[in-house]
Amino acid sequence: MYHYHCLNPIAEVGLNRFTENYIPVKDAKDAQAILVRSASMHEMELGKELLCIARAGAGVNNIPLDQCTKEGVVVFNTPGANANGVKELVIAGMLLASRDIIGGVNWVQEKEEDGNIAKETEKAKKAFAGRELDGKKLGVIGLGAIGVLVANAATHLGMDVYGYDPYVSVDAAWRLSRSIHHAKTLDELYKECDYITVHVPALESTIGMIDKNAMTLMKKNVVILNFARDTLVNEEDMVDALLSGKVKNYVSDFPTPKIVGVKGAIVIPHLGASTEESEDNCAKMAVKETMNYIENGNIKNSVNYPDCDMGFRGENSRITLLHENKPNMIGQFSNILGEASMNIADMSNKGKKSFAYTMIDIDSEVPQDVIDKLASVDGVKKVRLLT
Ligand SMILES: NC(=O)C1=CN([C@@H]2O[C@H](COP(=O)(O)OP(=O)(O)OC[C@H]3O[C@@H](n4cnc5c(N)ncnc54)[C@H](O)[C@@H]3O)[C@@H](O)[C@H]2O)C=CC1
Ligand SMILES: O=C(O)C(=O)COP(=O)(O)O
Repeated sequence: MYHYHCLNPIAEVGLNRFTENYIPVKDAKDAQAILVRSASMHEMELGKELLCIARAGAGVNNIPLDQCTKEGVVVFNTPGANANGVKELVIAGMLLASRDIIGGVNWVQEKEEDGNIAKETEKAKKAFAGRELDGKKLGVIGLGAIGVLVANAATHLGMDVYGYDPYVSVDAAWRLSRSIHHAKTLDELYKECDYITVHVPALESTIGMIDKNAMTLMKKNVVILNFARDTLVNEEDMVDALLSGKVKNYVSDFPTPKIVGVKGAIVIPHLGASTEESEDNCAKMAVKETMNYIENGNIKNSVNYPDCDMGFRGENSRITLLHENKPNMIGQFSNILGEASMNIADMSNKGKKSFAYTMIDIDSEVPQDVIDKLASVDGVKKVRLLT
């Protein structure tokens, strides 16, 4: 039996894919697998049994990644599973910033009791007039799962799109419409665009990237959209830019005390991925990754350990080792197995930065003392025997 715990509500359609071998537990400390959306895990103590955390979503800044890696806990996310949900809300965000839909609807609501509403509308509507997206320039920073969808969709709205991503994957580059201009620098994108949308993860290198210096380079009346993370934008600088009129609107999916209520800020309560479809997709993928890791040891879509897949375990005993990526680890593992007269039927080893993962199929039973010896090798973080 395996124990899992959900730190946030996870869509039923995903949880229903757990077989009867998986039982939900009340306390995260008793779980081998944790499923989470945006709940912060930074202050949490990780349980001794914990094997993996599946983030049903993209951003993993709520998870203590370094600690997980050191403790041999594999962290998964669900790449692309909520990208369409976010794309659609970004398009809505651009429209909300271009047409005063919110102001207009609020005005109508206030006139609920007004018998003259039809007549008054025709006089009042000029206060809510806007501009069109067609022909405007959109800059997309970060061309991953979401950025590519936003960029491509915007071309269909008649926008002239500039994309910036120095680390773009080959896969994403293939999906990108050929009509999108390749911005080689952020400065170029900042200077050209009427709308700028950010779709990068919150990393040391990206936190605070939209600051006074960046906004100084932008056009007056620019619209900035942030459906990635609040920390990417220096909010004090943003408040100044909104109040001075440099930035026309800041559309953000992240309410914070500094930005809520500031003139020109259109703030949404983190709804990017809150659609039935995205929630279902994320939950299904998170559960699949969890079961595949727990039962077969396969790693797919991990953010802290390398992907490594040896298929279904079948009849063999499978040993999996999470370890530091340094010389002679495999040599030591095979010596221990050789000394115990164990025959390696199949094996795979993959590295990711300072850490690595080794899977070894053995065509006989593996005694506990062999596992203990493997676990005592310097640099090994976690050993599992799957039988
Ligand atoms: N509002 C919401 O509900 C949601 C927000 N997000 C946020 O959006 C972010 C992006 O999501 P996805 O597109 O799914 O992730 P992704 O991993 O597919 O794409 C991220 C892209 O950013 C690029 N990148 C990294 N550093 C960069 C830099 N300094 N400059 C330019 N590009 C850079 C990467 O090369 C990659 O192509 C997530 O990390 C998350 O924080 C994601 C899903 C839902
Ligand atoms: O996937 C992400 O990065 C998101 O921001 C979505 O968060 P959520 O799952 O809606 O709490």
